[in-house]
Amino acid sequence: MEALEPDVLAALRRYDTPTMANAIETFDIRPHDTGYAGHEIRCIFPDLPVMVGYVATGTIRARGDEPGHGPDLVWNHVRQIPGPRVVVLQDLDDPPGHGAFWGEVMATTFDALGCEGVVTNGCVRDLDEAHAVGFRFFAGSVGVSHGYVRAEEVGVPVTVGGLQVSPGDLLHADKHGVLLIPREIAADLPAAAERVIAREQNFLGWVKSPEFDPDDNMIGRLRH
Ligand SMILES: O=C([O-])CC(=O)C(=O)O
Ligand SMILES: [Mg+2]
Repeated sequence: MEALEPDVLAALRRYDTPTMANAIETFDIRPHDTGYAGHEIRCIFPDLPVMVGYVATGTIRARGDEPGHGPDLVWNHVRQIPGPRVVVLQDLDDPPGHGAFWGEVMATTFDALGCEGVVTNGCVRDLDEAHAVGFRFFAGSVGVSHGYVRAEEVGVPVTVGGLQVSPGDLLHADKHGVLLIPREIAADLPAAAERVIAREQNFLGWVKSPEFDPDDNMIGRLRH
């Protein structure tokens, strides 16, 4: 799939993720209760800037001393994806999060490979060091050990927090969570976001004004 113009990505970065979610709804191209990861995927560094990037995928496990691949399998895969990149790793352990693939070493290395962060249902560690790198962690848990962590597959569709993604998909994420951007409307989203913001601010301007009157068609004003 072809990468979008860099100025489209730059424009998407100017909005927070809930505004992007509202903007997507205005196109009515997917159910409004889909297209985002569940709240079990937490933003570990809420102060870091919005993350926007193309998805590289993989699966991992950390329980049991079983054969598997090193991180080089994932390093090689991410380099096939156009930048900026976001790694989405599904932890297949049951329950997931028993051992961390992500810590200081991986955050620093994947940052050097042009990745902005990771979205995983697994666990992460070395929080201070990863934060200093500016590498975003969206994870199911934080843990102390990497256990027997190993990569299983890369470049396959994965599901994290109930959200299924494939390599090359576009993600937008911030302190609120992780959102899948439909690529076919990506270039139209900044204008849609401006319309959403204008409508909300118009309503809020009235709510905060001396003209505010709860008997004056509140719901109609909110929707128009
Ligand atoms: O050791 C690991 O697999 C994860 C980790 O702590 C690091 O990347 O620094
Ligand atoms: Mg470490």
